[in-house]
Amino acid sequence: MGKPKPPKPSKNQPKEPKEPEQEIPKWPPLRPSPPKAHTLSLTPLLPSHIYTTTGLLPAPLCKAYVSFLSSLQLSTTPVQRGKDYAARVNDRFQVWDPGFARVLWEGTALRELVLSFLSEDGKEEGEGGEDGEGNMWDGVPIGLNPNIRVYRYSKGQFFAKHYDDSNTLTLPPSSQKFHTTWTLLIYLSTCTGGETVFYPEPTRENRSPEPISVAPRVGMALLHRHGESCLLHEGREVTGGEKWVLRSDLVVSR
Ligand SMILES: O=C(O)CCC(=O)C(=O)O
Ligand SMILES: [Fe+2]
Repeated sequence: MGKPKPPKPSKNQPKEPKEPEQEIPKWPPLRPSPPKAHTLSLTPLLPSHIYTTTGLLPAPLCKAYVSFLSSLQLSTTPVQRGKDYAARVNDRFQVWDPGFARVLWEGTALRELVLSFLSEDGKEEGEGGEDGEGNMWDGVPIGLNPNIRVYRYSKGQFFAKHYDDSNTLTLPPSSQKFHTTWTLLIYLSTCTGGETVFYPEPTRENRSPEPISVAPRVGMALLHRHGESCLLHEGREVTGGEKWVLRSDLVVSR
């Protein structure tokens, strides 16, 4: 299946002790309303691997969210190094919230942008088989992972190089198994430093590909493929301001 990969330095699925179930926050409404899909686009930075959308969320909405999220109890991740850990230094909050995952999927342009972009090579929507086989989302996109994560990086904080795993999940009451195939990052602030940087693997045609760097911009979304095809990536150290990120994943059925 996949091409051989160099040894992975770490994964970002640390086997953390199970935290007590987090109370669902009263997320502020999406106001002002996020722009409609026809005014936006998914821009390929590396086709089939990395896409960004500028202005998925309006800046005042992001500001309201940052202010709200600042009131939540965030926990600082310790520096951990080892086989199963990515050194990850940020303040984070994590909650299982299917309702908010739906709000982000349906209340923004994400759903439409993703569904209208089933293949990077310009194939028509729906191509790639009913079961989504062969399309770049690796299945039929059905929504976002209810496992919502919030990151705050202050000056000096970072997320060391790692790969993101694909996960299998069920969405009760159905017992059907779904899969996460792409990571979603929504930047809620603009900061200095803090770039999300990807390291494409060398190919025969390009033996030393340039890293691809994405500077956080308020309201911008980034989607990158994870699991088997995940590129090595990191969140560089923040050197000024705060970097706020909403993290989820694209969920597909197969
Ligand atoms: O914050 C970033 O720029 C990267 C975050 C990340 O890699 C992750 O959540 O797995
Ligand atoms: Fe990651």
